[in-house]
Amino acid sequence: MTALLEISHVAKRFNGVVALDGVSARVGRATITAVIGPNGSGKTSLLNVVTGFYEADRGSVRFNGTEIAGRPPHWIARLGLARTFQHIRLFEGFSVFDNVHVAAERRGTSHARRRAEQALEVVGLAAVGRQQADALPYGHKRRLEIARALATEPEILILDEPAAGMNATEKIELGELLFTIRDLGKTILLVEHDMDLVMGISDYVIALNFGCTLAAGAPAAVRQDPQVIEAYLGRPEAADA
Ligand SMILES: Nc1ncnc2c1ncn2[C@@H]1O[C@H](COP(=O)(O)OP(=O)(O)OP(=O)(O)O)[C@@H](O)[C@H]1O
Repeated sequence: MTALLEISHVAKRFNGVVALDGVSARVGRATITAVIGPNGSGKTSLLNVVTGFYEADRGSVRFNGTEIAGRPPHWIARLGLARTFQHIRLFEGFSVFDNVHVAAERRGTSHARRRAEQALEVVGLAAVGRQQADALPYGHKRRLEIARALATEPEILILDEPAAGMNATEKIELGELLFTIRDLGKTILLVEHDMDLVMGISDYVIALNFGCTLAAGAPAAVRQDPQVIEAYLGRPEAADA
């Protein structure tokens, strides 16, 4: 079966700095796929190319068979890709519900309220819809971001470091939420530094280094790959990430 997302030979540089050096990867439908790698290895750049925030210098990105490389973010989003960012981007002064409702309306105003309610239900925030977003605990703000993405009814959810700043309990709950979302038939592509989370939830792991794919496969295989261990997992600073 063809992959939902097919990334082929994608390269991107910034004034001589190579961010991506010919990355190829496939993301299967209704899977959780994680992109790992040391700082600066190109993980966020890859998400930015896929979602149209960066234009690749070369290479192709196909979503459901449609070429999306070089298209603007809103065009790509309309096809069914939704993303969250490394840093929380909420409308802090809005209620929890309104944050999601605004996102739901991007898909069209018809049934937007229902889409917003359903998204809040999935992430477990339906009971606090009237609260102001900035009053939420940190882990719930991160969930709210996921709800905003879900409210556009994407086929694929793209998450940039969703566990950043979370405590151990929040990370476990996030893992459970991502399983729930995958089991609803959605595809999840995430960049994440927390190796326990990545290895615990992913169906497939792609390891980058210096903008190249070092290894890709099942979590257990990638974790044992000597090149991955040397480039990333074996480094002392990665151990506390
Ligand atoms: N907009 C940009 N302008 C200039 N250089 C950039 C830009 N975006 C990324 N880069 C460079 O591309 C390389 C890859 O960066 P990227 O943010 O994709 O790595 P990363 O793996 O996501 O890192 P981290 O784990 O620290 O978030 C780095 O050298 C970075 O400085």
